[in-house]
Amino acid sequence: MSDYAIEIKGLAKSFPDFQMKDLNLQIPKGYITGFIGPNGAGKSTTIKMMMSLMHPDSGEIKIMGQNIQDHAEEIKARIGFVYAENVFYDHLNIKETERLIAPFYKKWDHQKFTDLIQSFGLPKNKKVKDFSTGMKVKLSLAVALSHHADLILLDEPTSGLDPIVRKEILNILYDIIQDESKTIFFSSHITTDLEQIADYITFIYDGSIILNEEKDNLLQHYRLVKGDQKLLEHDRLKDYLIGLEKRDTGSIALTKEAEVFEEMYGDQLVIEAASLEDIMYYFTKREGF
Ligand SMILES: Nc1ncnc2c1ncn2[C@@H]1O[C@H](COP(=O)(O)OP(=O)(O)OP(=O)(O)O)[C@@H](O)[C@H]1O
Repeated sequence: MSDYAIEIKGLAKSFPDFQMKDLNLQIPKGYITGFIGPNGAGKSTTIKMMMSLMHPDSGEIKIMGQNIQDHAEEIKARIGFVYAENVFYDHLNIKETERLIAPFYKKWDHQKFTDLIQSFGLPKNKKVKDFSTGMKVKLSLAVALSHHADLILLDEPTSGLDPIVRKEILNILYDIIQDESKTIFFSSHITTDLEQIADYITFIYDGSIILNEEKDNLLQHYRLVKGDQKLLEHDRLKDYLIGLEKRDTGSIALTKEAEVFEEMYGDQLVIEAASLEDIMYYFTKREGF
């Protein structure tokens, strides 16, 4: 059996103003992977293709070892899809929603759903249209967990949520992943959320995967170097810079080779930890993109 929850090979999809040419990606089972990238990078397009809601021009997507094109219904039953927009019927309350959706799932667990609704503090009699965005995300998560999804795919679930509800959602995700048979793939602009809970980070830009690594590795290896522009742009060092930014007070760049700068200039430069947001920002400023 494959150790990967998601395996993508040679995926291509073109729109008039966007091209994904040869996307390859492997997402390990049993972990939380954060999917980051600026607006229009291709996150939703990738997730929609994983859910078979959009067809690729070419390439292959395997979920839990099975090809999505050939086994769409079977695979979708194993995926819990969560996104901030409402996926349920507005005019129904939770009980009516359950009655409507449960028959679609072979493994529906009524007791689990009831327990989750209770523990997420969701109102039983309110219609979904009167739910806050946070409540809708919690309802989607309750549904995903009640049909025993192995893979939870979340497309921007925390956007538009206040910090308290975001924290609650992150705690729920963290609890889910304690069951090592589950995998979470989570797209977000809110890189601090991913810094808190992701084990791996996949970074997409302009339809291509730029990074796909353990989060701790990324945060350990990438550093910001700050200092005089002439020092940073030294011919021997230029290739080590990722996205140089010139400011009046000096220049800043990202690097994976901070020790080279340190050896050459010592304390003439300031070397600092980079956040996921810094990593994303400086990669998108890199020349050649
Ligand atoms: N159905 C479509 N028809 C035409 N262009 C599309 C369609 N869907 C997506 N696109 C284009 O593909 C590109 C990638 O869009 P996508 O929604 O995947 O980005 P994203 O990374 O999810 O961005 P955001 O963070 O803003 O949601 C964008 O340029 C978008 O305009």
